[in-house]
Parts: sequence; C-alpha cells; structure tokens
Amino acid sequence: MAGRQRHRLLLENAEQLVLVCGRREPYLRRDGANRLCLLRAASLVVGLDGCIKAVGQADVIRNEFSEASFERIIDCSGKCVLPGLVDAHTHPVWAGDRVHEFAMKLAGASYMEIHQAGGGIHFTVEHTRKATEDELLATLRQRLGRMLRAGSTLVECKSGYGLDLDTELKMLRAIERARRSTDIGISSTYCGAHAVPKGKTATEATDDIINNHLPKLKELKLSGEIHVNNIDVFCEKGVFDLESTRRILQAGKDIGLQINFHGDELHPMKSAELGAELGARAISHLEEVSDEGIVAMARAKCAAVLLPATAYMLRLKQPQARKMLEEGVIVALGSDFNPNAYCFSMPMVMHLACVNMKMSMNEALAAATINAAYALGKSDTHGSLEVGKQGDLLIINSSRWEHLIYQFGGHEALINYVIVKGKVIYENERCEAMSSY
Ligand SMILES: N=CN[C@@H](CCC(=O)O)C(=O)O
Ligand SMILES: [Zn+2]
Repeated sequence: MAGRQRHRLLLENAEQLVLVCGRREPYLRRDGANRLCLLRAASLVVGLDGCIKAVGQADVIRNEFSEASFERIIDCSGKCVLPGLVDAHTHPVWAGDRVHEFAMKLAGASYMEIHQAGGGIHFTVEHTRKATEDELLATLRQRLGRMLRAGSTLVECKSGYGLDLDTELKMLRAIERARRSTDIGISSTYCGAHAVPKGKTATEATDDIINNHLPKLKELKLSGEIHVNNIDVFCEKGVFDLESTRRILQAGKDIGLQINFHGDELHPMKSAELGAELGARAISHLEEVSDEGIVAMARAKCAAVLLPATAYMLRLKQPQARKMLEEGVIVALGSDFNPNAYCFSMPMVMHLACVNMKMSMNEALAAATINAAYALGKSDTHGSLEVGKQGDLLIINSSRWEHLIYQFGGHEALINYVIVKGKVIYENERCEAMSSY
C-alpha cells in the first residue's frame, strides 16, 4: 500500500498505456522492437520528484493508492498514454529564412549544388553570425515549443551554423539558456564541423576545432557554464573526409563528449565503419551506408538515427531500415529539423518511416522513444513508462495509440496533453472529441 503520501499526478484508467518496454531494456532491437509492452485499462502515478512511481492495472493502482492524494488526476478513459517522444536529431538554432531554396530544389537543384554555390549551410551561417544570442534564444524557444506540442519531450539540439568559435559558443549558450528555462529536455551537441567555413581548407578547419574550439569547450564544461553532451561532424564528400572526421571525433571523445555524427548521407564514406571503430553512440542519415557498415554498427551497439523527413524532402534514396533491423542495429528516429528540412513533428516522422522505410508502427514508436533515448545516452531515465523513469508522457484522444502514426499530420488534434516530469506543459484546447476510429 502506498499510504497517505502525496503525489504529483494520477493518470487513471487509460484504454491503452503503452510502456514500450518493461524490463529496463536500454534499447529494443530485432523482434524486441516489434513487440511493445502495452497495458489495457491501466493507470500511472508520478511522484513529487517528477518520476514514475507506479504503472499497472487501474483497479490495482486504485487499491494501492486509495489513501494517497494527488496534485492532479486526469481521467484517461477512452484515451491512450504513451511516453513523451524523443527527437534524436535537430538543428533548431539559426537565423535567416531558406524558403527560397525549397523552390530551387523543387526546380531540380540538388542539396550539394546549393551548398557548393554558397547557399545552404553557408547562407544560414552568414545570418546566424549576425544574430544576437537573445534573438537566437527567442526563435529557439518558439521552435522547441512547437516540438513539444507535437509530442517531443526530449530533443537533441545541435550548434553548427557558426563554424567560428565565437558563434558556435553563442549557439551553445542559447541552447544552455533554453535548457535551463524551458520544460522540454535537451541533449546538447557541438557541431562546429558542420561545414568547412569559407576561406579555410578542411584541414585548417579541423586544426582550428581541435586546437581552439575543443579546449575552450572543455574549460566551459568544467566550469559548468555550458553543458555539452555530444560531438558531431558532417562526414561527407566535399565537407569533412573520413580522416578529418576521425581526428575531430576522437578529440571530442577525449574531452568526454559522446560521438553522434552525420554520416553516409549523400555518398558512401565508410562513416558507419568509422563510428563503430571509435565507439560512437549514434550515426545519423546512413542513406548510403555499406553492408559492412551495418554489421559493424550492430556489433558496436551504435544507434542508427534515421531521418525520414530529410530523405523525403531531398528525394534521397531511403536508408535500408529493414536490413538494419534484421542485422540487429538499434534503429532510432529524428526530425532533423533545420532550415533545409522544416519538420517539427515526430508523429509525421514515424509515419514516413513506416511508409517510406517499411518500418512497422511498433518499430517506429520504439525508434522514437527508447531507441532515440539510447542514441542520446539517456535510456536509463527516458523513452519508456517504467517505475523510476522521468514522468514524460503524452495523452492522445484515441482508444488506439497507432492513430498517432496513422493520422498523417493529425497529431495537432490528437495530442490532448503533453506532460513533463508529471506536470502538464500543454493542454490542447483544440483536441476534438473523437471516437476510436
Ligand atoms: N546534412 C547536414 N546537415 C543537415 C542540413 C543542414 C542544413 O542544410 O542547414 C542535415 O542533417 O540534414
Ligand atoms: Zn542534421
């Protein structure tokens, strides 16, 4: 019996309570990702510390907590409860509108043609360098708000539109201020090797990062001024080659950052093989990964962060999600929100992963929860509804959770509540009363 204790939240009698997993699995792969843990007619309790205290059948929880009191009780009859979604790859700090490039791409220009002509990342760098930290913070907060309302409660956020030390630090400071002042969880990534800055060779840029950027980051990390979790490089033909990528990632690892980088997107680079060798936590994109790279990633437990919105918008070859899943790779998902791929919505990303990458809905949800949390090194606290984990939750106004994926773009009406650490952060006024279909 839980006694007369006070708790933060009781979610009562959900039609479906999707735990995702229930045995503290750090990730789900192969069949595990296809067999999610789910309870019917179930309830969940979040304590005053923001962590989950109990999950189980509604009548059992009712009995156990009959004398307890709650700051808030939500009747979830006819609704589904899921873990907050985890977005394992975003670039949300930038200035300068690139809608004109979307028109160029629709007219036939490729991503690299625009980049090499000085647009793309270079365009965003120019505008981001001119923006103040407060301006960057203001747009970042708006974007994080939109992610949250689309169901993401933990997001990875990259720098990478400064390339010079001052602007990279300005971006990381904006991320740090957002982390301290918003409800959404943030994993922060230094991505100073997102492009080779104009006027420098790739080798000069690599040396600058290793000799100047990383030592400064180490100092700021130690003083507690900025918390950076991951290091990223855009390993691509015409950007950073395999050798420069190796040098930067190793130097980042040496100062305690998790390796989490862009690889094998537009050309086969052997990024997957390199990531496996360096002990990378995750590699993103992987449209052009080799068969050997897939095997190496599975063996090294290096997560594949697939980005269906980008593959869709750039009309790239789809990454081989099925092959990765069959080989035992830990498959995660990210929105890749950036000025080139303007998508905030993990429900839409899951839908694209199912339709274009042939993932099942269970696999897509595992990829957008526990596996995305693993890709950020946070699956001990996030990504499933298990006792002891953070109480980050979604309530959707439907009696079957799959509607979150099935209704393409429908999340705006489906997501009823977004909850972080047991506190309702977003209550959707527009959530329509819906039947189960
Ligand atoms: N591919 C490299 N980086 C981003 C695009 C960044 C941009 O074009 O601004 C991506 O992941 O898609
Ligand atoms: Zn990216």
